[in-house]
Amino acid sequence: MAEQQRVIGVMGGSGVYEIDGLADATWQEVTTPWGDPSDALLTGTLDGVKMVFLPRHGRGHVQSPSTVNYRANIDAMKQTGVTDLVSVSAVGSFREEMAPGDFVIVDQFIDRTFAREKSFFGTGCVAHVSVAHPVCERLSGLAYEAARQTGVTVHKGGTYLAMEGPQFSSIAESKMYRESWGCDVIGMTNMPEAKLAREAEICYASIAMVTDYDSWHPDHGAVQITDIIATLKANTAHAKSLVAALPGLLEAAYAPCEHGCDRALEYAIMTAPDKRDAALIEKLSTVAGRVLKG
Ligand SMILES: CSC[C@H]1O[C@H](OP(=O)(O)O)[C@H](O)[C@@H]1O
Ligand SMILES: Nc1ncnc2[nH]cnc12
Repeated sequence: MAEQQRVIGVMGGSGVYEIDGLADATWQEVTTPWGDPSDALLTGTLDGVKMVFLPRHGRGHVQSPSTVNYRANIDAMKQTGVTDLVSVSAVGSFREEMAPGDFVIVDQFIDRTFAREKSFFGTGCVAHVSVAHPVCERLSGLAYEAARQTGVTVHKGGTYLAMEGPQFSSIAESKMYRESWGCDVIGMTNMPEAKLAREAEICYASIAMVTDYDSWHPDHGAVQITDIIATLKANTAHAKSLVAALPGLLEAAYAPCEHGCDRALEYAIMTAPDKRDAALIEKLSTVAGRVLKG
């Protein structure tokens, strides 16, 4: 039997609509039972490792944080064989020391989103996975190393507040997230993406690129989209070289995740086999086929 290979997925956020240097790069349309992904997926190889890139908002930034089809995006990544998914996202910062231009390797989330599909499972096939540790520690460590190699200032660990948007926070919200809730950064997309990656048994890491101080900072005024875009433009080269460093840090041959991300569904499904809904089981064939088959 052919040895399973590692496939690195990259979910490009605001300002990251392509990656460079892929050999045999091809934009590939992928269909899913959950609807259309945000765009075609760019597949190719880098340093002998298969890479799959998807711009989260689509090329030209078509999808808002609330209309991104997170389930289709993760299913499409899984279909193309992605084992390790790295998200690159723009965020506001709640910490003086996490300054615009810095990168943060996120390790916790508070999910305040409410207008999105958050699970592949539901009536007819109920499952409960753990997201106590919502990112893969191993992949996050490699993402940290890749960021360090680019020379950017990078912070290891941080709590990401996922808000619905699309409007930015009020000053009162911004202060509450920072002072009472202990959050470090804020964005609109990493949830439910990280939860769905866990359900799909894909290792997930989040690289947050700080673009602003949200609205709390007395010396910086309220966040403006023009400032965000300017910081993103200045950061795109760092983001791209970070992505390019990943294949050199990951072993090409697949090994089971030491934190169990790739076995998250092992005991998660509650619905008795004879009570399962056939249509839902069919939809789940890509993300949960490993545990539903046989
Ligand atoms: C462009 S500012 C707000 C926008 O940027 C972030 O997107 P992403 O996480 O995909 O980089 C943020 O979550 C908002 O969607
Ligand atoms: N301040 C902010 N709030 C939410 N999402 C963001 N993305 C970049 N900056 C942000």
